[in-house]
Amino acid sequence: MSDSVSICVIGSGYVGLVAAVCFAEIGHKVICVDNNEAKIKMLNEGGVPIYEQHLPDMLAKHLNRGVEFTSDLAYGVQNSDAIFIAVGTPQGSTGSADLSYVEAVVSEIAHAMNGYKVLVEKSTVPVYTNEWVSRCMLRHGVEPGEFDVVSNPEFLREGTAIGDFLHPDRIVVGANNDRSAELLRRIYAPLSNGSYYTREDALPGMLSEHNPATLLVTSAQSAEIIKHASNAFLALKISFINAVSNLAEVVDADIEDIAAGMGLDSRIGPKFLRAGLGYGGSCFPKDVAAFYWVAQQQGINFQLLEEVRKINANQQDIFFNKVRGALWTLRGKKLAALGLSFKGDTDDIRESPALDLVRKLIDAGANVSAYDPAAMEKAEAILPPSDQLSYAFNAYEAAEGADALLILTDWKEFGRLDLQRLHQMLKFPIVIDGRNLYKPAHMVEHGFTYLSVGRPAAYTAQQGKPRKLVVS
Ligand SMILES: NC(=O)C1=CN([C@@H]2O[C@H](COP(=O)(O)OP(=O)(O)OC[C@H]3O[C@@H](n4cnc5c(N)ncnc54)[C@H](O)[C@@H]3O)[C@@H](O)[C@H]2O)C=CC1
Ligand SMILES: O=C(O)[C@H]1O[C@H](OP(=O)(O)OP(=O)(O)OC[C@H]2O[C@@H](n3ccc(=O)[nH]c3=O)[C@H](O)[C@@H]2O)[C@H](O)[C@@H](O)[C@@H]1O
Repeated sequence: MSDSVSICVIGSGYVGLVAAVCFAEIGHKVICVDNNEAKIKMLNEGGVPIYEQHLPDMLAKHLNRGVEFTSDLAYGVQNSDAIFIAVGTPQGSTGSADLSYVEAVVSEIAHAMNGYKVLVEKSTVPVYTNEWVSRCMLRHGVEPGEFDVVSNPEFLREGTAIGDFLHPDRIVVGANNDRSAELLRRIYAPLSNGSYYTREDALPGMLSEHNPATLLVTSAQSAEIIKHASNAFLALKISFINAVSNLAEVVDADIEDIAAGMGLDSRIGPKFLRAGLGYGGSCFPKDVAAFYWVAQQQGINFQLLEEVRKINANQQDIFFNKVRGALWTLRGKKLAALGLSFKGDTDDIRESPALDLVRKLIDAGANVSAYDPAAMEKAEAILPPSDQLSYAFNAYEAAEGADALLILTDWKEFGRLDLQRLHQMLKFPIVIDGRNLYKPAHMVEHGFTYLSVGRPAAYTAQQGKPRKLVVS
């Protein structure tokens, strides 16, 4: 580990925590800082604040060896050469990113400086943030030669975050001079020259197609735009397939076949073509809005992004109407809802389409029995149990006596339900699947009426196919 770098990561959320343990994993010395004292205490006691595969093992491996946790920002800054800023950049009231957390951290860093440091934007930020960070440092009295600002956007996904960080397709370094770019090259060398992958204790089984990762050095502005443009493009792909799914459904075509047929073209690729309830999570909705705002500020009308957002919002309404169309009226109906997190393999409920739907169903008078393998604690904190909402211990308990079962999140276990048992539990064998986890013919064979996204509805003989209903 001769080329170990002293790193401070500010923020111990998804990105900060994963970055901190992964930097330790590739041989660096890391101090992770958070102003949430309770979180730091929990981490120092061996607790894991988020549900993320491999994170508990990585924390156990590196706690107090490669990584230490503290709420003392000055200590972290003064003992590091590179300072990664990984605090939240939530959506502000105009759609723009709220950079107040970043600004607060930068002014604290300025007051703690004790020699040359590289400040690294790990948070997702709008173009020109690097200039604002520099300006803020200078305003707080730091000399120009004492620091550089680099943009190093993060592309990890929740649920596969550790694998994504250690085996990325690419590492983007937006630096406006060689000195700072060189430090980032040193930090990422084990991933970009492949030496990490050949180590005996390297995390196995998650090698990306790009191994070792490509390290791309650009200007800071370009790197900032690469991040926003990448998220916006992925959101666009999802909205595109969702728009096609609505057409497919009307003409009795099958969106799964259509996506497969499109994805076989290597120029299109099969990923991010899963139709469903629309994208959610803490990033796509806010980043699409922020990127639209960035363009607007520069006098560019990026209307396409507004359409991406509208299609996404519409997708949920379409599903809601499908539920209503299948059940006639909702008031007093009991619905089993499987899934609360914004996607499978995470307990994150931020901007979750599943949770939004549960809310809408309750508002429409339905009684919901919900189940999620990981997100119930977080969901209960903002949607407490009530006359109309209960939380079940498993999918079958949720289904007991329900008029229909709704699949709202793509947890793998929801695609492997015991269909015979489920059939016995439900009052009516109706499954409305917002994630296309089953084949329609298979569901009909098991006696279910099965409605999904972008595929012909499948009805059993007993249930009969109703005429197309117009739902207002
Ligand atoms: N969540 C994700 O999967 C990804 C997020 N990003 C970006 O990374 C950034 C962080 O996102 P998350 O990790 O999800 O955020 P988060 O909200 O989970 O975590 C942010 C952390 O920063 C801490 N913090 C806030 N102000 C602080 C201060 N003054 N000093 C010390 N700590 C402070 C908070 O206590 C919190 O623990 C955002 O810009 C996001 O867009 C980028 C890629 C993936
Ligand atoms: O900037 C970020 O925070 C991150 O945002 C996304 O990662 P994440 O939000 O964790 O989750 P995704 O797997 O991208 O899913 C986002 C949403 O899109 C939905 N989705 C995804 C793929 C798909 O084909 N269809 C679809 O509806 C998911 O259900 C989910 O609601 C990006 O994939 C990451 O590269 C990026 O770093």
